[in-house]
Amino acid sequence: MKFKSPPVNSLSLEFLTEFSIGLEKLENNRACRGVIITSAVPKIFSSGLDITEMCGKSVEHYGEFWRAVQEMWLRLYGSNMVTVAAVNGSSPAGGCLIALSCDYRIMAENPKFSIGLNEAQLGIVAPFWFKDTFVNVVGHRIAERSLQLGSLHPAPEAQRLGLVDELVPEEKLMEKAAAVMAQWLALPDHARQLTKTMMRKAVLDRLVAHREEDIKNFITFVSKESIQKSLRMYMEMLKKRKS
Ligand SMILES: CCCCCCCCCCC/C=C/C(=O)SCCNC(=O)CCNC(=O)[C@H](O)C(C)(C)COP(=O)(O)OP(=O)(O)OC[C@H]1O[C@@H](n2cnc3c(N)ncnc32)[C@H](O)[C@@H]1OP(=O)(O)O
Repeated sequence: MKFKSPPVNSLSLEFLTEFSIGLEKLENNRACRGVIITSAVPKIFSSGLDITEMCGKSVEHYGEFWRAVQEMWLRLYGSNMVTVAAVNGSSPAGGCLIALSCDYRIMAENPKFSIGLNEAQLGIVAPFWFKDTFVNVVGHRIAERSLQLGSLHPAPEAQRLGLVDELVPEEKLMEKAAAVMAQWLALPDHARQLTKTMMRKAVLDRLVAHREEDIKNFITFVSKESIQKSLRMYMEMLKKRKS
């Protein structure tokens, strides 16, 4: 799957819905045993959740948007397929969540590309299931420090922390992703799938059990004037940085 929503592959309601439907179709296709996720937008894997979806909208819209974010994660993290992220650009916040939800992460070895859960820098808080996914990849201590500081890690640092599994030159990224996919697909599906479920079930079940409460929390949080102000200021900063 190649993300192609310029300029930055931000995860809008439309993008998330299309991504989830795409995953569902592949999941239901018995001929498809694995998926490599990458980007067709130069230098950007995904800029994370579309901030405009969280600014100045109705309570109903926030609810619909958050359900779509949850749905995407439940499908990807809970997928029976082998999932490989070929991270060919920067990948903050929700973009990082997508990579973390895959079975294996390969990143282009460009120190200008960074990845991490930087929510704290926006004055917002990564929800518990973003945190759980992060902890399951890098461990508690690294996740705690990185989350509190809202760190975006340049590719070499991300590899040192275990946030990505390996770095390769950008031109070799897809070749490497295909080789990793072949290695994982060489195992019998049922054994690999049951193992994956065993490792991920508790974290998936936690969101499923608290899904409606999580939506309510999101709506309450994002509707606060202080949070709206932080998000507006962040968007202004992005625009100013450009000019
Ligand atoms: C008590 C607990 C309760 C918990 C309840 C839940 C709380 C809420 C949790 C929400 C979790 C949020 C997750 C997220 O994903 S938030 C998004 C975080 N993303 C970022 O911080 C990335 C921001 N973008 C960038 O840093 C750069 O754009 C990037 C490095 C990705 C690319 O840089 P580049 O220079 O190539 O491009 P520009 O900066 O010029 O951007 C081009 C245009 O795109 C707009 N843009 C960028 N990112 C976003 C985005 N995420 N959403 C919307 N729009 C975005 C940018 O403004 C430019 O627009 P213009 O061309 O119009 O200026």
